[in-house]
Amino acid sequence: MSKDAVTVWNSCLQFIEDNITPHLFDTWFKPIKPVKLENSSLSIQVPSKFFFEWLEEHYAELLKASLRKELGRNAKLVYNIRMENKRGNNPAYTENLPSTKRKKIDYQDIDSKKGKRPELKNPFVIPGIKNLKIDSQLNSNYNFDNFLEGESNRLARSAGRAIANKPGGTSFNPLLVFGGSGLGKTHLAHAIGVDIKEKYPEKTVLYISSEKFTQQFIDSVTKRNNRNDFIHFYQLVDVLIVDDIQLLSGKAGTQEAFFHIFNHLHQNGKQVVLTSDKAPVDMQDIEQRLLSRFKWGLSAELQTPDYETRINIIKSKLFRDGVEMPDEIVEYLAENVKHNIRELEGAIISLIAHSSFSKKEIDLELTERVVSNFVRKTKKELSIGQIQKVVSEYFDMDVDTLQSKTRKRHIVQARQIAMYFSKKMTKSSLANIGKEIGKRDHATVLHACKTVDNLKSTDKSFNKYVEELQLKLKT
Ligand SMILES: Nc1ncnc2c1ncn2[C@@H]1O[C@H](COP(=O)(O)OP(=O)(O)OP(=O)(O)O)[C@@H](O)[C@H]1O
Repeated sequence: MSKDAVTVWNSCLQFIEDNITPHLFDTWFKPIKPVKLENSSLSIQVPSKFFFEWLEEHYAELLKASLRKELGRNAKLVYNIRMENKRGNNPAYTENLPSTKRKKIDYQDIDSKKGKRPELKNPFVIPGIKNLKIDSQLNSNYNFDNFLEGESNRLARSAGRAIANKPGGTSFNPLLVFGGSGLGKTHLAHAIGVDIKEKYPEKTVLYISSEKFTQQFIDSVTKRNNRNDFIHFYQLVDVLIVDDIQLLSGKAGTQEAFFHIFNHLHQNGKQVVLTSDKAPVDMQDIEQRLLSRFKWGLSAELQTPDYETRINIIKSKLFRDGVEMPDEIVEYLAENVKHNIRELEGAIISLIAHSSFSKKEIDLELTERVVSNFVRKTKKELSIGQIQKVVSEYFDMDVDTLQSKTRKRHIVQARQIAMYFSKKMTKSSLANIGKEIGKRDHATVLHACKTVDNLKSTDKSFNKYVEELQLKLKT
């Protein structure tokens, strides 16, 4: 790199810095590296094609003015775009593009010369990039008005409201909402986004499931060779909501991309909202540096709703559907469908359907029948105590022995199997499982689960024990 290019670029930067906000300067100009200066033509390296487009679309005039100041009227700017090479381990390569003087960048022009089809610029198709217009992917049916408050969700709901009033401006960043299935994580995540959009229409809010995020990331690497664009795209949003973040487990590449996105957003005061079916301490195969970031803000649990909240939820659903039900039916439903609000909604829908098909009033008899069918179909959750009992009977020992501190191999293995099934078949946290099985810590339980997984695939007779126990526990 010639020194002149650096000097010229540094002077340009001073000019640019005086003309835009520090945040925009850091985002769009700090990552640029001067490469060479030939005659009056300065080459600069930018991290991706998307970055190049953004500069050209938003800062072409500013760049032109700063360059002219340094190099005179004939000043030219050439972009070196770092392209990642998806073929094998070949190093990244650069693509040179001249700065356009046109208003709009013509992809056909650039790409047709190489006989290539225009590339997708980011995970979503943004027609032109005049304004960052992104479909938020929010479902407006999930809002705060119909997310009923109760003891079980008060903390998470209040934190969500605070965030919606001041996205990025509270200490709840990130907000991690966690809890069991059907307890309202997705609903609350959407409600936060919907409320922000109402209060701050100009903010870019994006809801994404981590499955979709992972798929887009894989496509960006394998099909489109634009991993950097993928990352930059997400770094541009003001509020990022990622549902079921625990599904990034074991996906090292996606986690790394998310890490860069998260850091950028957090450093720039943008809001991140995450949901998960477990607390950070119980997440497996997620990098430590990400887990520690998840804990930076607030982790708020959604618990099983209490009776009163269940009554309120049922009444509110019935009211919205214009259906009336006697109080005793509502109470029966609330008493008997306790652990999952989705199941509670399912029971109400089945009940209404049964009554309209059979043209019968909704009475207690019909409700009992529908709920008993419904509840029978839902799996009964085993307790850790029951699991320990079945496992110790199977290995011919008592529960105290299974929990004891002994290092005898067959007892250690029985204990590890009990921990493994407790993790698999209950919703308890690793910490809780450890506590109940002989006062161990969560790391011991995690180690036990991994050991059982390993032994299952390497030791045939061990695998047979596990399979037989699984059958016993399921019946
Ligand atoms: N507090 C609440 N008030 C009203 N409805 C609720 C509440 N909590 C959950 N629900 C309803 O329960 C259903 C399930 O909620 P949601 O899909 O958000 O659960 P989840 O925790 O994301 O579940 P999963 O982990 O299985 O995806 C939704 O229809 C939602 O509207």
